[in-house]
Amino acid sequence: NSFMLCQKRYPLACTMPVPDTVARHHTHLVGPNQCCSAVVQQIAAPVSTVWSVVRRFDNPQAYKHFVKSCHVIDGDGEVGTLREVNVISGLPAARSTERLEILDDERHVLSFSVVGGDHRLANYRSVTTLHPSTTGNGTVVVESYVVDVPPGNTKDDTCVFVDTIVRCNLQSLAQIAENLTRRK
Ligand SMILES: C[C@H](/C=C/[C@]1(O)[C@@]2(C)CO[C@]1(C)CC(=O)C2)CC(=O)O
Repeated sequence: NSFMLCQKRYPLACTMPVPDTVARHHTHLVGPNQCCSAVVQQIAAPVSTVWSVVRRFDNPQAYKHFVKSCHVIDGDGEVGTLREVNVISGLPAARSTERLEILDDERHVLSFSVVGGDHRLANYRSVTTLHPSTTGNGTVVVESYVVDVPPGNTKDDTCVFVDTIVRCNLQSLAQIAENLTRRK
C-alpha cells in the first residue's frame, strides 16, 4: 500500500489517497483556520501487540513520553470516556482534557479529541489506525489529525509542531511493541 501523506493543499477535506478502508477513517473536514496532516510508522511487531498498547485510552504514558501522568475523569473505557493528561514541563502546555471518540477493536481504530486544558492546540482531533504490513508480520500505523492554527502561528509551523510530537509518540510505540515481541 503506497500511503501518501495527507496533502495540506486540500482546503476542505484532508483525505489520504490510501485504500478506501483506510481513507474513510482519515478523512477530516478542515476549516479555514485549521490544518491537518498524517504520520505513518512501520513497526516490526504484530498488529495485536501494537493494538494492545494503543487501545489503552487510560494509559497514554505507556508510549507517549510527553505525558507525565493521566487519569480517567469520567467513563469506563468506552466511547465518551474523558481523561485528564498532565504534560512534562518544558512544552507550551500543562494539561489536556481528552475524549475518546472511536475505539474499534475489530478494525483497530482509535480516535480522540481534545476538549479542554491549558495548551495551544484547540479542537485537536486525531485518528490512529493499524494495518498488517503487506510484507512480513509487521504493522503499519497511520495517525492523522486536524487542529486549529493557534493565533500568531502559520499552518506550516503548526503541522511541524504536531507532526514532531506524533512522530515521537509513534517511534516510542514502535520501540515498546518491538520489545514486547522480542520478549515473548
Ligand atoms: C499532538 C498530540 C498531543 C499534544 C499534547 O498532549 C497537548 C494536548 C498537551 O501537551 C501536548 C504533549 C502538546 C501540546 O501542545 C498539546 C499528540 C498526542 O498526544 O496524541
